[in-house]
Amino acid sequence: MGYLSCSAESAIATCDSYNWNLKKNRKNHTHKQFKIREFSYCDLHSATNAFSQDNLLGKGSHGYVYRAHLHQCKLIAAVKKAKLSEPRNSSSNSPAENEIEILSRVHHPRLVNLLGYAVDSNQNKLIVVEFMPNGSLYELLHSSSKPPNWTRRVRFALQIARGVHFLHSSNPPVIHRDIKSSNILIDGNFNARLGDFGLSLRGHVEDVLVKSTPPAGTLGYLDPAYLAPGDLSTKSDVFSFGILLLEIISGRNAIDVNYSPPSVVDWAVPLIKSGEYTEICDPRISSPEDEGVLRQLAVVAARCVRKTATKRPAMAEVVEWLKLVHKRMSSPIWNNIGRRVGRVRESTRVVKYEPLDDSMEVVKMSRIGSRRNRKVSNVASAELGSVVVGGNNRNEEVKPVIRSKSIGSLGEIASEPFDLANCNNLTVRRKGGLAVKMPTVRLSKSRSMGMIQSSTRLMNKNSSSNGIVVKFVKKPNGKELEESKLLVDVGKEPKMGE
Ligand SMILES: Nc1ncnc2c1ncn2[C@@H]1O[C@H](COP(=O)(O)OP(=O)(O)OP(=O)(O)O)[C@@H](O)[C@H]1O
Repeated sequence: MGYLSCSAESAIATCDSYNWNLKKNRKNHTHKQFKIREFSYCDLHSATNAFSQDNLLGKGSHGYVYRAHLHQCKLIAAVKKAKLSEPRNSSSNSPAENEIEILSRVHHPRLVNLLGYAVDSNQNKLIVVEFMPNGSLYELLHSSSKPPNWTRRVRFALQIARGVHFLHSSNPPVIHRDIKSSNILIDGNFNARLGDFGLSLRGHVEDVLVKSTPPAGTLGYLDPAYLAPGDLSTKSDVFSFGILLLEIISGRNAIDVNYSPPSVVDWAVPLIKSGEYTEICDPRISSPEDEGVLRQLAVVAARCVRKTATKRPAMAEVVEWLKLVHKRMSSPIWNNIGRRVGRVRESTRVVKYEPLDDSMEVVKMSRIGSRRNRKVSNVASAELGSVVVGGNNRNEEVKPVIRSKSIGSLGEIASEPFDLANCNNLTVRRKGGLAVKMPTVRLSKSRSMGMIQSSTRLMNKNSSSNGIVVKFVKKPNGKELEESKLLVDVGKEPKMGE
């Protein structure tokens, strides 16, 4: 492994931790040599009060995370400890070893950086990373009583995009493979950082390691085009980032049976394509004053989740677009101009019709996914296959939402097919108090959310040569309802400068 070692003090001093005021070191961080430290297991044992429950920050699929008070409490760090039951496979790296291997080579303010590691008596590695005192983006979006406002959401989106772009532009590139809201942690300055590199791969796509590592990721965020090792590229991260962006915009989970359709892509993309941006907006906060912000964010997200990997943008483009959205959001002058232009556009309906492409085939005209009928039930609690019902890890009120867990390999995925048709009955309550039988979706690990087919599909019979989209939807009486509608082609550059 390529760890750098050094004396304890210098190692700590070069790390941008929660406690240490090292702002002067922040510039040129990407080029700076950073060092990590080997801690003794005993130090970590006492710093976490023998890995006590009081210091437990959270649980992941691979282990537990503890708060550690190091150096007479001058440094607070987070220590990741693998589950004891986790089998050791000597031929390949454990997630902890993989994370140490990768994080010892990259360092960036938008990442949860490595401080060091320790080895226990069974030769298992413990990871010591920067402590993130404000929890995860998952908790902020889904369990917080004060959901983040638009300024904060756009800022988070841009910060995460920057972190992912940094990884992709490293040499060799790092593909994270597990971008999701629970892996975005919030630091002491309320900045978003990308963490959990247990599944990450460092290398070029043609490298043996990359070519021989089975697909992995988290259901709901996993790229549907990533079915075999050879399919992996940075565009798989772009897909997961797109899902995360939809989650940031809508405040809903990547897969959520309280919505119809449960997959955020099947639900949001048709609405984005038909220009119904406010329908995907988180109902707990009012839509942004400048609707252009929402439109631009939504279009970027829709482009990232395109089915064909090569048609997705690179993270460099995503960063540029999000910078413009952020600028628009934070500059009142820009904002006003944007709003005025928006009003003119609205009244004159200047529209560029674009021909349909492959990404348009799931467009639906029915309003199944709209906010109006999106809450179909209040599911008190449910366990969907191996996808665990979430709650946060900080003893706050537990919210009955479905929480996605990382999955390790395609073998594992393929053994449990995802099948919406495979339903049991579950009694749920509607608002009016009437108990109704709802199907329990046996959500298992075979297919990512991007591959879940929505229950009804638009019969997209025709897109005429002039590009005006004519869509046919079956009415209940079997007749076809023809409707032509304004669509946004997510395959085109979003017009960020408008
Ligand atoms: N550096 C950190 N600082 C503070 N809390 C952390 C830190 N790292 C992780 N946590 C907390 O511990 C929880 C578990 O993290 P972990 O990365 O092990 O798993 P996960 O990402 O939630 O799930 P999975 O292992 O399935 O990806 C996180 O959700 C977060 O609340």
